[in-house]
Amino acid sequence: MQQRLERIRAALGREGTQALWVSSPASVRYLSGFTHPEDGRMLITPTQAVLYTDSRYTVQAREDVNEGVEVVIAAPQKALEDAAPKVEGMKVAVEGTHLTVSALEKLKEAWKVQLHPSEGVVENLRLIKAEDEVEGVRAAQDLADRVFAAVRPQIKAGAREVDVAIALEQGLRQAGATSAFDVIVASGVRGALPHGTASDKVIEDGDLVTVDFGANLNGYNSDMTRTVAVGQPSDELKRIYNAVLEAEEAAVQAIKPGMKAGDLDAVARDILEGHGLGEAFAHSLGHGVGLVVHEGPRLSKGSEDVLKPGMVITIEPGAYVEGLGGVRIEDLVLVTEDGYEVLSHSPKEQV
Ligand SMILES: CSCC[C@H](N)C(=O)N1CCC[C@H]1C(=O)O
Repeated sequence: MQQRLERIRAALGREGTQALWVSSPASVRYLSGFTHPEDGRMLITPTQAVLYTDSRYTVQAREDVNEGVEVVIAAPQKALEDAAPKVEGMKVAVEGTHLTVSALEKLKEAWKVQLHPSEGVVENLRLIKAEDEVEGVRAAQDLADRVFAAVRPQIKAGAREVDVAIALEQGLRQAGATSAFDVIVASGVRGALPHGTASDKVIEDGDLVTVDFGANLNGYNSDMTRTVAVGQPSDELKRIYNAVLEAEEAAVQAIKPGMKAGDLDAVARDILEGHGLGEAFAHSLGHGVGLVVHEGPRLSKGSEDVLKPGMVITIEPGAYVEGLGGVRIEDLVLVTEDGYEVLSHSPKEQV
């Protein structure tokens, strides 16, 4: 953990700043260990790492924080006042993509120092997971696989999409996790909605059902999609399913450290284009997963992000056809020194 702080300080030095005000919850958690980071802020200077939170967390914060992090219990305005002398005369980096305009105004008012909107100082460090982080994601995905196996028989004609979502959420809660995001259950024509969160639509015979969900366990997330066939889908839906499966498997097998994420996106996109489904693949191939469900690297068309060992990514091509339906198949994958390891183990449908 000390190493994380040292690496942040080195990154600040490279951009010519001396301190960092951390306001994004995932980064507060990453740097401090505090388990309620939405109610925390951090100040990192050359000699101090301070977690500011309020009196609701006096006990929790002290229990949670990593060695080398000091806890200061103070309401938000008092926290800024406490930090003011610590940053005097410094150029202070703030998280440009997370700090609200009003929070920035309050910092300016309280500190009278030069503020530098910085992008990705902590996120860049979070791209490559330490071993305990990989184990955190692996545990979340293992749990999600077990819950999916238990709920799979309930994905049948006559059930409502929302019943499937509730069963998944309940399974996650009973196993000690929470849902990483609103469960997507999109059946029949609703399959054309990439973010089709479960509705009260009844699943019908012949539907393909896209189920996309994740577990959040001890702060770390998983993310996986399976498309399930109920009864006998039409030949066109089967064709689309097999095209997406081919694209997904080819992209997973192509994962290599050192490659550009944009080139991996192209592997899946070229296959779907070859099947006349280029337009139907309406989003990017995937994203990184960790303390946040959507984090770097970006696996999108033309992405220059380079895959490195320790990155945890999704591979999730899809095809969406308005009025007909859709398919998405998604695996969670760890990039390793010599290739990859698939972390999601739920079986894929053969249609
Ligand atoms: C955080 S909700 C969506 C989770 C899902 N697995 C996902 O990341 N996507 C579904 C459509 C494409 C992709 C996205 O970019 O949102």
